[in-house]
Amino acid sequence: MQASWEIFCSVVDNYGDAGVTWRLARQLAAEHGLRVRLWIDDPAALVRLCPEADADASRRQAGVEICRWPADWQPVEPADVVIEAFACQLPEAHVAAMANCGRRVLWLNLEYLSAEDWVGGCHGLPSLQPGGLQKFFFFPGFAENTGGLLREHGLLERRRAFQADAAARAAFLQSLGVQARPGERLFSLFAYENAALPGWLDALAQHTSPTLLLVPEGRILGDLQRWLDMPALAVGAQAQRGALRIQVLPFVRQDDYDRLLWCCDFNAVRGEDSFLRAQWAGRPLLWQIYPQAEGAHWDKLEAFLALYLEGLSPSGADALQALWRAWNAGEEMGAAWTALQDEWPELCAHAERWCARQAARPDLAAALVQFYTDWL
Ligand SMILES: Cc1cn([C@H]2C[C@H](O)[C@@H](COP(=O)(O)OP(=O)(O)O[C@H]3O[C@@H](C)[C@H](O)[C@@H](O)[C@H]3O)O2)c(=O)[nH]c1=O
Repeated sequence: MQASWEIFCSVVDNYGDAGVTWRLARQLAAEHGLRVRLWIDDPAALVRLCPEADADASRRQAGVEICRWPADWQPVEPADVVIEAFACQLPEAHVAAMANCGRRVLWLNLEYLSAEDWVGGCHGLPSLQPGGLQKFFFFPGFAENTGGLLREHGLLERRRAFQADAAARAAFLQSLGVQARPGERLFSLFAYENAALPGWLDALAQHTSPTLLLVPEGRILGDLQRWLDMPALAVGAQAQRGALRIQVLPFVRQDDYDRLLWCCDFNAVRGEDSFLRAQWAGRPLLWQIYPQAEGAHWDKLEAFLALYLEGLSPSGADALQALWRAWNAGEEMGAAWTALQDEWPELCAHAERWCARQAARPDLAAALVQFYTDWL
């Protein structure tokens, strides 16, 4: 009988917690044939990513048993592997059940993704627990000594086939009500509120070639609306300013968001999961990191830049890091954006190279399964 796994997800805010755990749960079930249960305290977040996931009933979706994590915990038999995502606090009664169920239960704390150096040193370390339980830290990451990155089997092949198929791309865009005009560059924008947005939009509007910017509905719409000087923006809203055309899209299901990224020549993304998906899209990207207290996120941003810029020409690296820093500092983007245009072909080739390099490593789900096998 295959091992059973359960993942606990507490939704802090936004969609990243649900997005990462849902992706991992699906992959463990689909690719490793495991029995997987996902506990989530705010199923509404999951429903945005997978509209079929019922917010109230406990039901199976994509081979995963989805359960509301109730505030008033009722005892259940623990799985063989229990993952607490992002250091969420497991119910005390469940921890006791894990210690007393008469089997060895592996307890993993799956951490947030970071490119920082120290991550490799902490990946796989035990965290001593009373009652004989064995708990370990599991760190996703970009370096050899980390737990790797979430990447489904065959993802890059599917992505490349889609990108090579103009009819499939047009049909997908059409399903979202998007019709690109000849010669338009396609960009996507998924971001938190950002004071740097007007500067970037000005630069796009003044550019010599046309751009269609696709914006799934979300937190950036307020800034966009102010720049456009339009009343509240709803799904389907369109506007043109100079060379820039803008269209507001619905928030699409997670798999369709991948396709949107694959259609675009450039993707502005945020947080953790969309950031990674934009890397797998093999196209240049702009990352808005999740802001943390006391600017702790800047170390993470710089750590990623240090890795990602490796192998780029000095001018390409300068242009990209200037743009990312301005975007995250809420500063003027015009000069950095202009400088980036000269580096465009190199940045495109680099994005594919980076993607291939990262995809050569074992993925996170495979690394988790291997960790369990080694522990047994
Ligand atoms: C725009 C869009 C996104 N998505 C998905 C992609 C991702 O799975 C998810 C967004 O997650 P992220 O990109 O990680 O960004 P986020 O800002 O929503 O989540 C964040 O939450 C914080 C609590 C964490 O600390 C951050 O690290 C980060 O994960 O939404 C769709 O499914 N459809 C869409 O239309």
